[in-house]
Amino acid sequence: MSVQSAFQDEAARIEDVLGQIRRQLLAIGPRYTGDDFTEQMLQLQREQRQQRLEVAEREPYFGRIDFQELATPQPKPLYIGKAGVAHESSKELLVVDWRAPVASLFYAFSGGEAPITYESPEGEIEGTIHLKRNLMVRGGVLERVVDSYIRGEKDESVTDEFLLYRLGENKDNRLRDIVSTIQQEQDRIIRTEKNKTVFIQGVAGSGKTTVALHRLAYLLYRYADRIRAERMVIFAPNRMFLDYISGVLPELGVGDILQTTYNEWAIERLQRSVRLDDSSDSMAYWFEQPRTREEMEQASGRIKGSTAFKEAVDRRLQELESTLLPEQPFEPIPGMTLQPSAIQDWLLIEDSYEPFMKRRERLVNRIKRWLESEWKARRINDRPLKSKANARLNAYCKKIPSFTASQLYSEMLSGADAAELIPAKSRAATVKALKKNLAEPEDLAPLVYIQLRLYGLDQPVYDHVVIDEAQDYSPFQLEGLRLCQLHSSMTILGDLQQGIHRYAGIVNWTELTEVFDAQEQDYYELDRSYRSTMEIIEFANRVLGSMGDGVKPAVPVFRSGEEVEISVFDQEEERLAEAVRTVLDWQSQGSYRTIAVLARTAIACSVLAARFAEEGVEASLIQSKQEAYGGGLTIVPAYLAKGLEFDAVLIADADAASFGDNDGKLLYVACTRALHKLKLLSCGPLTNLLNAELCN
Ligand SMILES: Nc1ncnc2c1ncn2[C@@H]1O[C@H](COP(=O)(O)OP(=O)(O)OP(=O)(O)O)[C@@H](O)[C@H]1O
Repeated sequence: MSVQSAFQDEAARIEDVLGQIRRQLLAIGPRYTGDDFTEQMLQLQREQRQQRLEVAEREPYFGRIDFQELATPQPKPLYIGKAGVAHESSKELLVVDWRAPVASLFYAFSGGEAPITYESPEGEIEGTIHLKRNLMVRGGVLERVVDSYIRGEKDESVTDEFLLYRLGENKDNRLRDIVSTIQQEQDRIIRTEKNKTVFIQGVAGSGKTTVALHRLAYLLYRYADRIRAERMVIFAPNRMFLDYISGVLPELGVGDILQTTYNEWAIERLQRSVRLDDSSDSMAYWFEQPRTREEMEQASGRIKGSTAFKEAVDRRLQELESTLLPEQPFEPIPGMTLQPSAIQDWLLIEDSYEPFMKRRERLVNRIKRWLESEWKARRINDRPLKSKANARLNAYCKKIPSFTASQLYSEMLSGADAAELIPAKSRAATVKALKKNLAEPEDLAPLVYIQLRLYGLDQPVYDHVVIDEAQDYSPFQLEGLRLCQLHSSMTILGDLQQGIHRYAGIVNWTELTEVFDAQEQDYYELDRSYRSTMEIIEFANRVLGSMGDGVKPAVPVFRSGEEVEISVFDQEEERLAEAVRTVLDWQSQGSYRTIAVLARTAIACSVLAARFAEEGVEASLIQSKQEAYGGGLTIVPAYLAKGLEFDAVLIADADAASFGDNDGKLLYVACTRALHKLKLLSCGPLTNLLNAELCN
């Protein structure tokens, strides 16, 4: 078939399918607003169907795969889209949802005539692929048809022209879905079964965040009868990042998933009994002044987040367990005695997995009931006697220890176990702050863990947990999150090479993988970077390489762009003028939708922002508590840009004074934010991280 007639056939089919979708949308009818519960449920289902059809109306499908099952006479075309659509009368599938088992063929197929299989609910299905086709539909009109495989005609591995086209586009202020171009290695992760903890170590721009969001959409589809969006949670580093990723899930037809930061979530779990100490901005402490590697690795946050510290907390909780059983008998009036052995019997038949304070509460109630039954059995009605006995009861129950999380943590910090791990000064400061209900971020993991062990979870357990930028998490944080699930079902993603928060995070993944049972986890590595051009990736790889051995370079996709530029100036004034000139030049070209000027510190960013304002150039200056990211021209400290991406990036202070020898990861993060264009400026000598070779 000629290319032209293939295009015409596909265009005609698109029209047919769009007609179907529009008719089905019209048939949904008016919204029900009454009080009938059944009708309300039906209305909810209609709304969900309407949302799916609206998604399909924007772009009915993006791919076609012709698959011939073994023992069938003909290949069957399958059209893959964001939402499945069936014919209104025949119920034949016009569009297959990208998450359906058969759609995995579209992503897993990489050329060749060999048989291929997919896992259907009925078991493994084997067959052969006859055609793999990408279709681009915009505003209901078919714009492009690209065949990446035709059986018998081409026998080369699939070259993804479509992917390169998508990657070459400019970005706005939101991350977007990638359903039409999910790569084989990403698809494998997305479709991993539910009851696993999936670790993803991926280089910058390898699609970790995107993959995790698609995995949520996949899980909700695949396990629709078992899991619910309201029982899923995504942890991201800050509010601005959450704003940046907020468009992906709705576009995939997913709503209601809690998206939060660890600190906010932890404060909620502690029922707001503590607040974060605003006066100590830990980011400013670690990033506004040069800090040594030793300072970072010996920081109290690393100790408080460690498994050793968690074990010390466990020992204290274990001790507490043993105090639940009173040593003395309870004698409310002479001759009426409850022996510890009887209390022990009650405790033995109880569920010992219940949190301590719940068991304590139950025990106190049990003792009260025992007293009531004794009164009845002995027919005692003497009021003064009873009130005396009640006073004894209260005194007796008070002796059974009772703690808030904050009290137990403070008590523990004052004990010998903690003294072995944490310096006295730091412990004293924490105890003092806790008296005023103030905590540092590093105290939240122990506090939440103690809270959960003492009181249990104050909400339904989570069906799935996603942790982005997990290299900045501690084992202790994960231990707490594990207590919020029945089975560990988590997606934990990050990049050690971007581990700039070493004062709180991990140095290697085993620190986190050890938290989970080896059988219950999968570990994946993503090496291909999709964000940046080859030139930018190769440049960033050399920055990483300057840090010595053990680094894993990112593998670029074959997308070539402009060379990375470096300009060195003697005078500060010249550097600032060049920064403004560069941005104005980029803006006048009109080829970039998002531009970022990055600098090492917030102070350096303020200087730049003032200069841009003087020159009348509108820019938004990002600060650490920023809630939203608006796109356009942004000035942002490198450490706050992690996770974000921009069409063009100017690193305004790549000099030795700003980026010291320990700042390789930070500079790597900064460089890898750029999609198409990267330029670096320095006043005085360039940072050593950009070695002589780069300056040529
Ligand atoms: N298969 C793909 N098809 C098209 N674009 C992709 C694909 N995978 C990733 N991308 C794009 O690459 C960019 C980087 O993705 P993402 O932010 O998810 O990566 P990341 O690994 O989380 O990056 P970082 O660690 O640097 O924050 C995004 O623009 C995303 O749309």
